Amino acid sequence: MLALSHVDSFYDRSHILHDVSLDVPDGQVTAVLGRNGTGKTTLLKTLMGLTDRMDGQIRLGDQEIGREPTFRRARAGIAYVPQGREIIPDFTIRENILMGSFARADGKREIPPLVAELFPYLMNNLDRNGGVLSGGQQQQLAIARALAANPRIILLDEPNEGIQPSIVEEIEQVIIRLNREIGLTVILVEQNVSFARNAAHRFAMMEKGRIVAAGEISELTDAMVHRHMAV
Ligand SMILES: Nc1ncnc2c1ncn2[C@@H]1O[C@H](COP(=O)(O)OP(=O)(O)OP(=O)(O)O)[C@@H](O)[C@H]1O
Repeated sequence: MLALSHVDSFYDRSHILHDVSLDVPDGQVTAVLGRNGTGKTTLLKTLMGLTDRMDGQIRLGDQEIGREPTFRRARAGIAYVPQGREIIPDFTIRENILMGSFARADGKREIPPLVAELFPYLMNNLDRNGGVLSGGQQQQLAIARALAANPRIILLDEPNEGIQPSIVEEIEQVIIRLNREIGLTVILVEQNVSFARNAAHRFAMMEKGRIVAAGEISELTDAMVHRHMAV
């Protein structure tokens, strides 16, 4: 279990997350929903220790990680696929994937067999530069880089944003397989409610830096979606 308890988070003097408490059960997909600018990305960054400051507790199993530096959280098994992918365009596909392996606790520097299985195109083009890939392929690369860390938990920030519709379904299938077949715990920031309903076991709805509703995905009503997500 990953659990946030009374978490506040800040960029410099901007107070973004307010009293966020959330339980993320092992082996489940938790969708984080809400309008633009409500703090969904900040929630993921806070889990990785990438905001300027936080108060409150973050527990991973029996370990308190809320004061740990980012690399220790990565070694503890949390991998992050940021919004916009953030791959390195001048690095090859191989180099981009292997960057993730530096977070492995066991020191292995390899491309895991799972990456080869999920992303044959990447494996057949390991020496090409990341920058020549399409948006959807770059998203696959960012997921592959996260998997190279051999994580227990993967944080995905709007993985389908800016991706051509033909690839969206492929990415969605990968996310579902990572959970259902590999057993990864997933936190998914998502604007597409129907995909969230398909993929997730649980949801957390955010508004103005707070969680305003959370529970089983079956409890996510259309009225809630309308109230907290309609623009
Ligand atoms: N580095 C930063 N410094 C100061 N404020 C920031 C920073 N990054 C984000 N914010 C502010 O924090 C608030 C929450 O932003 P965040 O990106 O977490 O929201 P979001 O729900 O993920 O939105 P989106 O869907 O647009 O990514 C916004 O008001 C934003 O302007």
